[in-house]
Amino acid sequence: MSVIRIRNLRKAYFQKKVLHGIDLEVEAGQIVGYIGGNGAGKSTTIRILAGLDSRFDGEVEVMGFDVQKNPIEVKRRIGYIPEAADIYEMLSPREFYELVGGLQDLPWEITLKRSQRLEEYLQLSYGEDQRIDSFSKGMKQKVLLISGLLHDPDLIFLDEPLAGLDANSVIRVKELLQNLTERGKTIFYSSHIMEVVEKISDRIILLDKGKIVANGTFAEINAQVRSGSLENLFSELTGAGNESISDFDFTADE
Ligand SMILES: Nc1ncnc2c1ncn2[C@@H]1O[C@H](COP(=O)(O)OP(=O)(O)OP(=O)(O)O)[C@@H](O)[C@H]1O
Repeated sequence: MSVIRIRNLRKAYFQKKVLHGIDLEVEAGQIVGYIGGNGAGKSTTIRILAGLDSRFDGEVEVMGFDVQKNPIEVKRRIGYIPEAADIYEMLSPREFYELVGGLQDLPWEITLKRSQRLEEYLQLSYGEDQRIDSFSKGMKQKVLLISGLLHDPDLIFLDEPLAGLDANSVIRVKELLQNLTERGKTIFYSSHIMEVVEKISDRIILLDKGKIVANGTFAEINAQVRSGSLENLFSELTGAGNESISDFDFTADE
């Protein structure tokens, strides 16, 4: 079953065209890495899929619902973990989970149990009444991740989920994502670094300047790179083959 279906998606911010006709279908139970350089349009696509921006042309269906006509039905069924969200930092994590769980109509006991399990798994520990504003970037990222999973959504969108996490936490989050797909969930996440995603993604979609330029398994994409068709983009996304910057001098013309 397709959980995401996109037909000719075009998006502009005022005069600036950002997405130039995206076609995409994602089957349930996959981990999909949505990869592209800075400004390629990844966050824009994810915000549209999450029902947060209805100003676009084309057709976008998520879990069988048209996101423009039924954004609420979409939001009920998905989890959305943005790269950096305006989190209520005056609250403690527990208060924040209670707020988010309440918005999803979850009984408090369920919210508490799930958040405790996830905190333990992600090794997030803090003082009893500690507020989120005293947390590090990585700790806040974990709170966001946990709050986005509380209602056990079937489709989970993550925007740069590993940014700001230490090496051990990266491993934990990757394991968590794999564990979720083993339970039948679908994961769609963005990154601008290829190597972050290659090991866990069933499928990789490469986005370049608002267009999908490759879509397949890592092996399939690798073959295209070797044939030369994706070489430049690949080196940009992996950092491979970049010229040395040791000679760089920003005061050279003075
Ligand atoms: N609210 C906005 N108003 C105007 N332009 C925007 C807005 N949001 C994004 N853009 C522009 O749309 C383009 C795509 O941005 P987007 O954030 O989707 O890229 P991205 O692939 O997620 O990049 P990054 O990896 O840097 O997060 C960029 O040129 C950006 O400047």
